[in-house]
Amino acid sequence: MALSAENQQPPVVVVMGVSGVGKTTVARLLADRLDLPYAEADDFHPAANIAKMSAGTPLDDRDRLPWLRALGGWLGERSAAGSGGVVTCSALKRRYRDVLRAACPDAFFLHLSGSHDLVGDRMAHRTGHFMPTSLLDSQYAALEPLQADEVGTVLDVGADPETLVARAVAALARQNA
Ligand SMILES: Nc1ncnc2c1ncn2[C@@H]1O[C@H](COP(=O)(O)OP(=O)(O)OP(=O)(O)O)[C@@H](O)[C@H]1O
Ligand SMILES: O=C(O)[C@H](O)[C@@H](O)[C@H](O)[C@H](O)CO
Repeated sequence: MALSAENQQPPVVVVMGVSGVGKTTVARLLADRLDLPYAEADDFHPAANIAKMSAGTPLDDRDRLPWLRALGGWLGERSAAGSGGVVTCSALKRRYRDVLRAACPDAFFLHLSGSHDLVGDRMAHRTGHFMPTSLLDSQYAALEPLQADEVGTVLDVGADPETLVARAVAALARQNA
């Protein structure tokens, strides 16, 4: 594990933000850099949720609750095992993050943030993904930024992925200092 200090638990990181902001890109690189287990939140959605989004309808709180609980389970297991881990999860609202923290109190939230224009442009050029760009408005409407008492940090996705990962590693090191 690259995060040096001995006797320190590897971090459990939730890479959050709106659809298309770069969660998968950054989370994979970060997990690789820190040699941590990785999971993709879309793999935890019930098929009905994927079908709903694919058809252009945003998920609501009820749709997201079982998915958040399943993700919380993954995080809590990684934390209990002491292995650490990195998971992508939009985690748009404070109360969604509360569900994840209830299962894994030491979760660190890495909020990837970018303008609607930038993210919309990246989504428009992405291929082979189920999420329609038309749902981006609803993602920003639901988004509640991290509050002062939430453990985590915000990174602007104007930078390239390698730079973002370096900044994430530095933020985690500061958190553990
Ligand atoms: N920092 C970056 N700079 C430039 N392009 C990026 C960056 N991060 C991601 N991208 C590109 O933007 C697109 C969306 O990225 P990605 O699929 O990782 O986002 P996501 O947040 O995981 O999306 P979703 O939540 O919809 O699965 C991809 O085509 C990816 O290659
Ligand atoms: O909470 C949500 O609305 C969903 O998790 C979405 O964010 C997508 O699944 C993801 O971003 C893939 O495009």
